[in-house]
Order: sequence, then C-alpha cells, then structure tokens
Amino acid sequence: MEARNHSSRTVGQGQLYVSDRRPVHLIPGASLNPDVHHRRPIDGVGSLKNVLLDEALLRPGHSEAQVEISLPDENGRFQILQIHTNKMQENSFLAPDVNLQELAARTKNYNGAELEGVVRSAVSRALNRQISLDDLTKPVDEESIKVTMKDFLNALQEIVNAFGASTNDLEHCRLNGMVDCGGRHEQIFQRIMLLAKQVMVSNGRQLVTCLLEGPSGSGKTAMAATLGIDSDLPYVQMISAKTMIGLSESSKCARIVKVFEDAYKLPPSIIILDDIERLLEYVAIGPRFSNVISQTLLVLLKQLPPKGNVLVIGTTSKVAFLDSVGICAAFSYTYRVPTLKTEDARRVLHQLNVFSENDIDAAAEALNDMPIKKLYMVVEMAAQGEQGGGAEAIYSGKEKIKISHFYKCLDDIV
Ligand SMILES: Nc1ncnc2c1ncn2[C@@H]1O[C@H](COP(=O)(O)OP(=O)(O)OP(=O)(O)O)[C@@H](O)[C@H]1O
Repeated sequence: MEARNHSSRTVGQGQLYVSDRRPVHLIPGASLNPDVHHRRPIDGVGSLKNVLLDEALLRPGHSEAQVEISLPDENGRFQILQIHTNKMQENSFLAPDVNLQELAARTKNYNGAELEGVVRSAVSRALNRQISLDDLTKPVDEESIKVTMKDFLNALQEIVNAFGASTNDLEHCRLNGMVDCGGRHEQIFQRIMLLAKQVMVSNGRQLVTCLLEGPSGSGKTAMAATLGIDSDLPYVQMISAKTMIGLSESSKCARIVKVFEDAYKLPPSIIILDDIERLLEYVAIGPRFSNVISQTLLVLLKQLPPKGNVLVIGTTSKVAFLDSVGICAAFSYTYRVPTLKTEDARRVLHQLNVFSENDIDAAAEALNDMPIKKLYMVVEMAAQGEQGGGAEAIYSGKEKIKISHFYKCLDDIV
C-alpha cells in the first residue's frame, strides 16, 4: 500500500505523517516507527490490505520509510469491534446475546479491515431477514432489525482472515472440545504456555522451539491448537501436510518458508508444524523422506528471526525418525504427550458422563494406556448401543453405556 504525497489519513487511533518527497509503504507487520518524517496524516487501517509488497517496491531509495503495522491482539480486536458496532448498540440494533468479547477471542489473526467486514456481513444477514422476496416493495420494519450473535458467527465463516490460521481452523483440531486429561497433560500445557508468555514479553529477537512427541492420537495437535487459541500471541499459523497434498517438494518448501517469513513480519507469533514426519513425506519402507524439506526445516528452526520473537511448536509421533535426521536436536525443548493412565481415563469418563458411577472404575481400568483418540472412538461406538441409534439418549444423560457392550467394542478397537 502506498500513501502518496498528498494523502491525509489516520492509522488506527494515532496519526502517521509522511514526507512530501517519497511514498511510505504500509505493511501488516511490526509497530509504527515514530521517527518517520512527519507532515501529513495517513489512514493506514482502512487501506491496509493483506498484500505483501513486490520486492521491487522495497528496494533502497524507492521509498523513504517502510511502516509495518502488527495485527491487533484480543483487546485491540475488541476495541475495533466496539467501534464498528457502537452506532448499532446506541440504536438498539444489537441483540442482547451479542458478546463482543467472545467475538474478539474467536477472531485471532483478523486485521481491522477484516473485522469491519465481519460486522458488515452480520448486518447484511440481519437486514436480509427483514426483506420478503415475495413482496420487495414491502417496507422494512426498522424496529425489528436485530443483529444477533448467530449473524456474527455465520459472518465469521464468510469473512476469513488472509493471514495465519483462523480460530475455526484451530478449533477443527479439537472437535470434541478439550477435556481435562490429567496432571501430565496439564503440566506440558502450562510449560508451553510459559514459553508463549516469554515470547510475548521478550524485547529481543528470539526463536523458541518446542517439540510435542508421543503416540499417535495422544492429543498433540489438539494441545498445540489450544495453545494457539489460548495464548495472547496475535499471529498463529499452522503448517500441516493436509494443506499441501499433491504439491511438489519445492512448492512445499516455498510454502513453509513463506509462513516463517510472514511470522517474522508479524511478531510475536506462533508457528505450529503439525505431524512433521508427514511434512517430510516419511514412509517406513526404505525408509524414505524428503531431504529437501528436512533441510529447509533445519535451517528455519535454527535461524533467528530478523526481528521480534517466534514460538515454533512441532508435533510428531515418529520421534526416533526425527532424531535420526537431526530435527529433534533443532528443537530446544521436547515434551512427551503420554497415553492416558487409568486415573486419567477415569477423569475423562467422569467429564463425559456416559457411564453409571458403578461402571466408571471398570471402564477406566480397561482403557489404561490408551490414547485419548481411541478412548473417544470406543466410547462413541459403545454409545450407539447394541442395536445402534442410542447415542442421543446416552449423551443427553437419559441412559448410560452398558459395560458388557463397552467391553465388546473395546475388543474390536484394540
Ligand atoms: N484434551 C482433549 N479433550 C478432548 N479431545 C481431545 C483432547 N486431546 C485430543 N482430543 C481429540 O483426540 C483426537 C486426536 O487428537 P490429535 O489429533 O491432537 O492427536 P495427535 O497426537 O496429534 O495424533 P497424530 O499423531 O495421529 O496426529 C482428536 O479428535 C482430538 O479432538
């Protein structure tokens, strides 16, 4: 984006002034530099599109200053949403169920323009409800126009953020929500949360890397996604093999490098490298893997960001392989996400509330040493009942899973 010499606009609530001589480029990135030659105010937020500038525009001598604007944090998003809904609130167009704080939490990685888009989309949904397609001349009853929380949530599906993973993508990694899996899982979560805080407050350039390893289905991706959602770091990006199916090695490398470069521009940030062995195209026969992607990751995991702080969270269920190609050593911290022990399984079953009190201990005993994914699979299978179709009664609490049927399902799965 380019603010030409005679433009006069504002950046957020502050003012940015540019020289008469050369243009200033605005990029979604780090904070405003007050040392820019001051004269005329420019409106950054309105004109801020998610466009990364052509290198040619950034060459020395072309522009006098390059100003990078970071994505708003949760508080900033709340304020932006407030600004865009103020008038609606005053005129009672907002339904009482609209919770801007919740919306701010769900719009991680959204910039100001995208948040405005969400509000506009929600408003148009509310207006559409008032228009009768049978009689377009019918006057709209203004009193009954109400923008509801549902309108906002639907708008979030329509207006997706161009930078980083959306909260919806991250929520997709934990479709069952997050239940308490016991002290060992909690301890790992808290440790990485501390790393995220360290990245958030540190002033220097820091690359903090941690690897979550453990058996398949033990909840590594869900934990990494929850860290992305719950931490205060405004920019979260996820690199997973499922978004790169069919791409060549070089295209995959280019994508991975691009994510890191974007993260360097928007610090402090989190990059989740999900299922690293899948990213490396590992197969046990041979064994084979992509050395090009492996080398790319090694370089990125060891290189300090040019500025700001980045937290990289990797997940893998093939730690021995990653160790043999030197990727484990590139991570500063490694945590093992374990399977559930009997007491952890008991805790999870209590929360699911699908067994009678008398059967919980026996069911938990049978689930010892099982990854959470398998626990959910067996419980879901057993909840269907012997004849099928019983899940609704079980999950609504009207009935409980029969332990004998549960054992049969367990035999099928293990
Ligand atoms: N704490 C939790 N509460 C509820 N569900 C969970 C929890 N942790 C994980 N799950 C669920 O278990 C399933 C498997 O989790 P996840 O994909 O995170 O495992 P993983 O260790 O990354 O597996 P893989 O190594 O195969 O990728 C997912 O459906 C996820 O929603």
